[in-house]
Amino acid sequence: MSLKSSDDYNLRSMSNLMGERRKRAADDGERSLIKAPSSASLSSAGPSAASPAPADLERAARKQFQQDVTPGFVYVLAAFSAIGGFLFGYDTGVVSGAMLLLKRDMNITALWQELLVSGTVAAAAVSALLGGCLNGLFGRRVCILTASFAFAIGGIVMGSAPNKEALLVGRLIVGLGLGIGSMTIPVYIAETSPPHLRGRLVTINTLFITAGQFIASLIDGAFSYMQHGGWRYMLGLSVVPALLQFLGFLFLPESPRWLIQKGLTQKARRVLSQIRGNQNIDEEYDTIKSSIEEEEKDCGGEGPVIWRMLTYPPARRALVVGCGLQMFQQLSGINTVMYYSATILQMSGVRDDKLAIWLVTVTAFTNFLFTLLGVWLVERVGRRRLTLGSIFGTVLSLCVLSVGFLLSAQHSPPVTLHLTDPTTPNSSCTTHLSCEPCMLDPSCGYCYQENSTAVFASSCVPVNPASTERAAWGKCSNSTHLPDSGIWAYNFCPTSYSWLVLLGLVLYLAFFAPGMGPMPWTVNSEIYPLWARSTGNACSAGVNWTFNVLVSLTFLHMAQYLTYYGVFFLYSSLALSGFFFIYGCLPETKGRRLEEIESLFYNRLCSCGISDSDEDRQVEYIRVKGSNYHLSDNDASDVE
Ligand SMILES: O[C@H]1[C@H](O)[C@@H](O)[C@H](O)[C@@H](O)[C@H]1O
Repeated sequence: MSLKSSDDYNLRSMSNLMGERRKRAADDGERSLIKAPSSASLSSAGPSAASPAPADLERAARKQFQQDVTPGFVYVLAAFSAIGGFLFGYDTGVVSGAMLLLKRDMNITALWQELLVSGTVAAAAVSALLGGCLNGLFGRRVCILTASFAFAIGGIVMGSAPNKEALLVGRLIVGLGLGIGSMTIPVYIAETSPPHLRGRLVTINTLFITAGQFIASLIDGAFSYMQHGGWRYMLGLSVVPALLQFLGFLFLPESPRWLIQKGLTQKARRVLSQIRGNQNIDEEYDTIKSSIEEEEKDCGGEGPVIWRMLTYPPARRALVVGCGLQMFQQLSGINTVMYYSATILQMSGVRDDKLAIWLVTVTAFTNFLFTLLGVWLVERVGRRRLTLGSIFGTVLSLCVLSVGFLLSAQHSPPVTLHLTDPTTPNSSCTTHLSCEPCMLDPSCGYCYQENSTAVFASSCVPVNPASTERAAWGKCSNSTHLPDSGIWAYNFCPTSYSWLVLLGLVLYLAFFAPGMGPMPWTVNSEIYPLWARSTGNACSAGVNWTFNVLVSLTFLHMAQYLTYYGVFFLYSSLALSGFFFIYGCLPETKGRRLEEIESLFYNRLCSCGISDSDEDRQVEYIRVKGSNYHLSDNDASDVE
């Protein structure tokens, strides 16, 4: 039997929690057979190493335990909650396609476009922070109901908006839902799941985020052919999942941990037995209750929760880790890749706009697919290793992207025709000598012709103010492509290194999506003690949204100053600092009860890397009808 497989064991406890456990076991009159597994027992324990009776008992115990702890209701709760993740992904993903149509229908300015896109994310940042108080006061269920209500109302307002102002109101309402939902849902799932499934179920929420982004890209593709009003369907369709979640949550229960914290103990017991099926809930109930009582004694006295968190070292350390993870997730540039993948794909040789829109679907699907890999891996390799491996690969693939852009820039085709138009004599476009600086200047585009080997008759000309799809004048100013008209490259340059950029993009998603995508949400739902959980998640979700808006809004401006390869190199360096941060500071939380996790932050911050082999110091046990039975050793002689 190997310790590596999550199916082989169920509950684990760190050695520094053993005293408490043994005491509780003794108090309960349980037979406790807990001990730290020696390396010998780890390697040799197996059906042949154990005597038949304990081996049988082990198998039966495991089976019994797993049947007991995973009633279907837990999955129902997780699925209804994760609809919120879907809405998160859908509402952030759909807007880029909707904007293309809105520009045509409402003729909105660049400022309004930015307001409509970033207004939602900024509102989400604010409401995520407020969501902490709401969660503490009204509970997780009310917050999820509020979020889905906001999504539904926002969807209706957007779908029927008569003008851009109404549209902005709708986007802001959706933003409110996004902030509250994104911080509450992982907490709710974590608090209702059994420890051995918690990571997987919270990660499913991120899977739903990426599914939402994927479906949004499909809807964008499908409605992009509609001449008028396609954006109404794109933005309004989110009403359907929002209503589904709202109706579902009218019947779903509150988190038992929140109920116990509020003193609603009878109700908490009822909910706990409902979500644990036929399992005996006494031990779990007692553990939650006593840890809440202990927490209330230890947690740094009076004052607002955020102040108590900052002055109580374990909670402060958890907050630094949680916010740091969310910050590095965004600084690794995921949303630049998600929002600008059409441009990146165009650089890799896809000229047709419609095709580029459809290929965004491929990017979103890759993100989804590799997040699925994360769901599979999280309970197998643990949060820490998954995140470390993921961010390391992210650093490397960002380097590949950067080198791809660098080579493309170095071999950027020159401007051979220096044309000036009398109507725009002072245009900066005339000063650019090759495609690269021309492409980086938002007011210009590169117009060229090509044969099978080279680019010729190329010029840098101003973009048409009404549409970036054509030039203001000259060969590329016609939307209909005549045989001798030029090829219009706005935001990209023809290059023969496109394959390297494409390789970088695929590698990036393959590494980012299983770990850095979901783990910041998963870890944040686990690391705070109950009294600090709402506030901790509110802060970290606020950090996520704030950096989301910062990174995505600055991308084009930064590309202008640093060039594309410079920006991706910057993201890669930021991700590398994230790697060191995670290596030093992120402890493994896999398989532990939420109540045990606080003890991982008792040591000074960033001491995790020193004791990386955390797994070796763990003990494992399962509860068998009133007994704690150690899976790999039935010898009680080591118990002090
Ligand atoms: O975890 C998610 C996920 O990775 C998404 O793809 C991304 O758009 C979000 O910003 C992030 O928080």
